[in-house]
Amino acid sequence: MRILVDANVPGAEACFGPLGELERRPGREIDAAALQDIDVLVIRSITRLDAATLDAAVARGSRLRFVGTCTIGTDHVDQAALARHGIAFASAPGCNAEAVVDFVLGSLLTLAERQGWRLAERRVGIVGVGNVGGRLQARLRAIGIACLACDPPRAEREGSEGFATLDTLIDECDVLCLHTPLVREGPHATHHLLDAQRIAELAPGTLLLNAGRGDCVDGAAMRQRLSGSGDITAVLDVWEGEPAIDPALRDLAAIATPHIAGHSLDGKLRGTHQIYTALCRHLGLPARLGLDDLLPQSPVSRLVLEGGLDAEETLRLCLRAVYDVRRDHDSLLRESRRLGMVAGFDACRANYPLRRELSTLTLELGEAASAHAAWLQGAGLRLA
Ligand SMILES: NC(=O)C1=CN([C@@H]2O[C@H](COP(=O)(O)OP(=O)(O)OC[C@H]3O[C@@H](n4cnc5c(N)ncnc54)[C@H](O)[C@@H]3O)[C@@H](O)[C@H]2O)C=CC1
Ligand SMILES: O=C(O)C(=O)[C@H](O)COP(=O)(O)O
Repeated sequence: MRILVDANVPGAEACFGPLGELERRPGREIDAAALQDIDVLVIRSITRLDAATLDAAVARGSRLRFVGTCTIGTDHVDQAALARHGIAFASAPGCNAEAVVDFVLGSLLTLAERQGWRLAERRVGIVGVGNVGGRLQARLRAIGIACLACDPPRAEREGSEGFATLDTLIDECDVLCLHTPLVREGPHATHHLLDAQRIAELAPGTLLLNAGRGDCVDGAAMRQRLSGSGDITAVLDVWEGEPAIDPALRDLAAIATPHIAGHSLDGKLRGTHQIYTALCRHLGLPARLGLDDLLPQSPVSRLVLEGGLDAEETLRLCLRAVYDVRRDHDSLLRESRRLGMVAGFDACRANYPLRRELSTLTLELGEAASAHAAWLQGAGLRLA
């Protein structure tokens, strides 16, 4: 059995090596020709598997029988076309959701420090309350931050209590966090969910964070709003036209990162492992390898905090001990200016440094810091 795996899938040798002959290829180079003698394909979000690619691969006699994407999002895969050709499909729901929440909290606390405000003073609107948005809501509520949630598909299924409309969030929230999938059609389409009109309606002082999909926000309208009065703040991890993103928008975003919100090693390996177990199930084989067999020891696993910092300062410090979002912003600016946008964007992702999740850190609190114990646990920290 021949297994083709995107070059940026960690843990592939350990997971897929025992199941067949492994071949690696950069995700953007996986096309119909590459699928010629392949039985199993393991990808991430940058490989577009549309109907034309799949039809062409099948016309060339491809033996492809299983496709797995080690990501949460599935908009890069035409699942109907896969089904039409009898090719099984698996994705990795929730795999990197905690990493995205770390990215969101790290970004908010970084901007709070830079702009001189406190998270506790802000009301956060979460658009898309699934694996990512739901975890974000839980962690924010546990530390007493007021949240409004917008998720019309869930409101339709579960009843409207606990949900608000997007327009209410725009009217009433200081921070808007987008965690929606890219859906191009239907009653809950998210393409340009934040269109020119909604972007114009954002109140001065609003902070907009998009870690869902780039096409959910009208990039040209966002650039116009940011370059006009400059009275709102944007944190953008995802972009229209990735990796050829708009350099003007990159420069206007307070935090600009190359689609890495979910790129913790834990999140990536969880994604690989979820696809490994799905493939084993598909093949009728036992999944012998556990996720813990893949995860290495964290370089920073324990911090001792004696006191003297307030709760938000403590959380910022702990987040930065495992992951500093400013590093990814700096690296996108530096590499995209040095290598050009497309090569620079992809270089940041291909050479992504080791990053662990907040939950891998255990915090020991001295007596002076113990008042923050419950708050810090709510924020996602493990206490000794
Ligand atoms: N930047 C990054 O590195 C990452 C980005 N993502 C993106 O984030 C998206 C969300 O991830 P999860 O929460 O795990 O997915 P999920 O499927 O668990 O949740 C998505 C939620 O969005 C809701 N939704 C759908 N249409 C909506 C609309 N029109 N308005 C408001 N809500 C709507 C759904 O009902 C669902 O509850 C993924 O589809 C993926 O595109 C995911 C992981 C990492
Ligand atoms: O899981 C998803 O969905 C994501 O957006 C991924 O975290 C993105 O990772 P890459 O596919 O860009 O490596």
